[in-house]
Amino acid sequence: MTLKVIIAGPRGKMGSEAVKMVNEDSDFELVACIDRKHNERGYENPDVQALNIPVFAHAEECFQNVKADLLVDLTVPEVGYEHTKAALQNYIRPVVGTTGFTDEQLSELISISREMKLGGIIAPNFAIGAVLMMKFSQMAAKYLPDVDIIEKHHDNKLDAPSGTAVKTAEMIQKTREAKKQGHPHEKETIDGARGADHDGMHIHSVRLPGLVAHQEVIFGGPGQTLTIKHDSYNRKSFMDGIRFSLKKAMEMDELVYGLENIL
Ligand SMILES: NC(=O)C1=CN([C@@H]2O[C@H](COP(=O)(O)OP(=O)(O)OC[C@H]3O[C@@H](n4cnc5c(N)ncnc54)[C@H](OP(=O)(O)O)[C@@H]3O)[C@@H](O)[C@H]2O)C=CC1
Ligand SMILES: O=C(O)C1=N[C@H](C(=O)O)C[C@H](O)C1
Repeated sequence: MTLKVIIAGPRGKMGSEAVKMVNEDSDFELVACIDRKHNERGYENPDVQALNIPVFAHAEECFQNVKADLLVDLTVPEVGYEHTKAALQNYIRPVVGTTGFTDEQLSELISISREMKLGGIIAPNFAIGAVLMMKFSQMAAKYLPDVDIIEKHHDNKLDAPSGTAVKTAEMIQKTREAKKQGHPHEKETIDGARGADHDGMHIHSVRLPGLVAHQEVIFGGPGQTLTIKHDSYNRKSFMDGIRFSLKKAMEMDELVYGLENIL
């Protein structure tokens, strides 16, 4: 039986790659897309155009008119949250790559999924290597609690720090003894010089053309440093994780936050 999939954000960098991945896998059927700028006279993504499937400007209209098993959301946080909530309320399992959800939004979505007994995932990073980077960092922080996270992305990224950096810090927090790093009397002579403070560790966000998605987690100890680094050179790097999650979500009965929870 093929799994019927809806993709939100099909013209985007991630969305267009996800359209290709879903089309190439015979376990999936792309049945509709959600795109706020859909124009009845034509559609810009040739892969979607070739399928002749409906494209809706509004999620609710899509979910009411199309029978689907799964939603892939690759949009922006405000809209991604609304799409995820509406999907669950319409018995559609969400696989969400969109980053920037608040803790309150995550909790609310997870509790709706539990009420509805529907599986799904919200993952700040679907690249397997990035998940390993986070897990290795979580292990290292137990022994080396002084840590800075440096994430580097393309300059079209809206959210900072990245969802991956926040998730890394949250995972590190579980094993790292809480401490404020650096000199107790340090002073920033230019605001932001020390980066964002997350429970005493620092996160630095670099945005430059030419970059895709990269992160280094640097641990410091007496006379030594340890660097754990991951690079995504293109958006294909995220597709195996999305493909895996789409299949796995069908066996689950609640929404999880983070790919590491289902691997
Ligand atoms: N989890 C993961 O592994 C990864 C997650 N991401 C995340 O995925 C998301 C998308 O990234 P990316 O593809 O690079 O971004 P893009 O900007 O290329 O694509 C975003 C898409 O969302 C649409 N969109 C923007 N605003 C709205 C809105 N208000 N309503 C409906 N649609 C909207 C855009 O359409 P329009 O042209 O109309 O603005 C566009 O099609 C980001 O949150 C990013 O952080 C990215 C890479 C990996
Ligand atoms: O916007 C991106 O590009 C990416 N966003 C995700 C994040 O915020 O962590 C995942 C990856 O880093 C690429």
